[in-house]
Amino acid sequence: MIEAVGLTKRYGEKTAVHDLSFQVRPGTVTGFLGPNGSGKSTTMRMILGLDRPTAGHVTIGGAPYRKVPNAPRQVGALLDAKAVHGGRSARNHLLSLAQLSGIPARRVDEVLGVVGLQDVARKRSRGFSLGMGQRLGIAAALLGDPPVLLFDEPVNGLDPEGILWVRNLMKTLAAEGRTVFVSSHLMSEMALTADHLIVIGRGRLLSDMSVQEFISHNSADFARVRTPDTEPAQREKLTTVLTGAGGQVLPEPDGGLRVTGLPLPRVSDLAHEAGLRLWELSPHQASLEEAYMRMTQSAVDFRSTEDERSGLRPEEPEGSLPQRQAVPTPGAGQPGWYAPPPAPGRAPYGSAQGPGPRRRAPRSPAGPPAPQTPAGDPPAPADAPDPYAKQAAPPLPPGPAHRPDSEDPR
Ligand SMILES: Nc1ncnc2c1ncn2[C@@H]1O[C@H](COP(=O)(O)OP(=O)(O)OP(=O)(O)O)[C@@H](O)[C@H]1O
Repeated sequence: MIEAVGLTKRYGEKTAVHDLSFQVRPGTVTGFLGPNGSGKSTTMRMILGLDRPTAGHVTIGGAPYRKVPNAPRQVGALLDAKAVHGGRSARNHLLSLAQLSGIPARRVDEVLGVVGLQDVARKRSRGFSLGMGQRLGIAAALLGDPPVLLFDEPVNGLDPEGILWVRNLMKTLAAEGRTVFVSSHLMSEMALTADHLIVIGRGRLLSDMSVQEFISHNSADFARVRTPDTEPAQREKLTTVLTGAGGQVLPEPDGGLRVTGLPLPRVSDLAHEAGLRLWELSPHQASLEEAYMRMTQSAVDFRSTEDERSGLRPEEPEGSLPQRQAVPTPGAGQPGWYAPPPAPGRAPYGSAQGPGPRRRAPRSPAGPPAPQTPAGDPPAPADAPDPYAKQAAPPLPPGPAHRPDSEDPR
């Protein structure tokens, strides 16, 4: 198990990670979600002893990484797939890592097969595509057959087949009882891969719960209702009626209205009583992606500036508010009908203001994949190279054979 307690990292004025406490348990895939710059890599680096916390601590199996006995066999990590000597072949890269940790050469060939790089094993990694580099990084993480695995954005650069393969690999590793901690900025990907989610924004913990809980907490129901397009006054009247009855109303781009806080039959009755005709009244559920964006929107470091040039922005529907306004969430967290995450960039009627674009502090390159000596810190005590105990490779799903023809001309 990985346990962080009050974990904090400051770089000068910048607080990259703020008072983070969480546990990552064995036997499950734990997704580590957050927008760009939210502190995921910094947290992973601290877990791996590559960065020293300013405050708090983090342990793996009860000990800080640098005190974990035989760490390369206990903890595998993919932090930066590009942290590879480009002049070395994939096989030689893995062989050198294996030799440092007393892992036999045959394990190198096993993991090359697992990640589907066996056909390009003797090619120099300099010519590898992003996806091939990710596979090589994953092979390095698996090398010591460790019970604890960390992957920082492992699906970056992978094609759909590769993404599916990584997803299944993570699940298989967790099903074998391993602790699997995988970062991503994609909610949609984590919803399919992870059992548990830890969400951070600006270095702070925003959510720590199972995927099931996250779905039931955040996928609120709402109704879509539409009056005849030919009669805009009806839309305005319906908005007034629904708001007056305690509903929250958001304009939709197609001229419809998104209604929360009122059950479907009540919306129908209110429209009928007001003498309004409806062209549509339908039940919906907000997507997880929307919920995640709403949760993290005030913690996003990088946001596009608006481009006001005519023709580059779609017309706002009549009656809607300008984009990028604050999105309060009335009733959020209550059971039943409550405000769902508004469509990104939209706000309920009556709300105002919003965060502007923000700048990011310069960052240093991420660290190399474990097993490696922590960068910038005193080296960890050398692990005694003990005999490689396992005779058989772990029963991992086979990686799809890689097609070298379009990837590496050598
Ligand atoms: N060595 C450093 N010096 C100064 N600031 C840093 C350093 N490393 C990270 N930061 C800052 O800390 C914040 C968190 O960065 P981090 O790389 O951990 O985020 P992240 O969630 O992994 O982002 P991404 O998804 O873009 O990789 C950022 O604002 C970043 O600029």
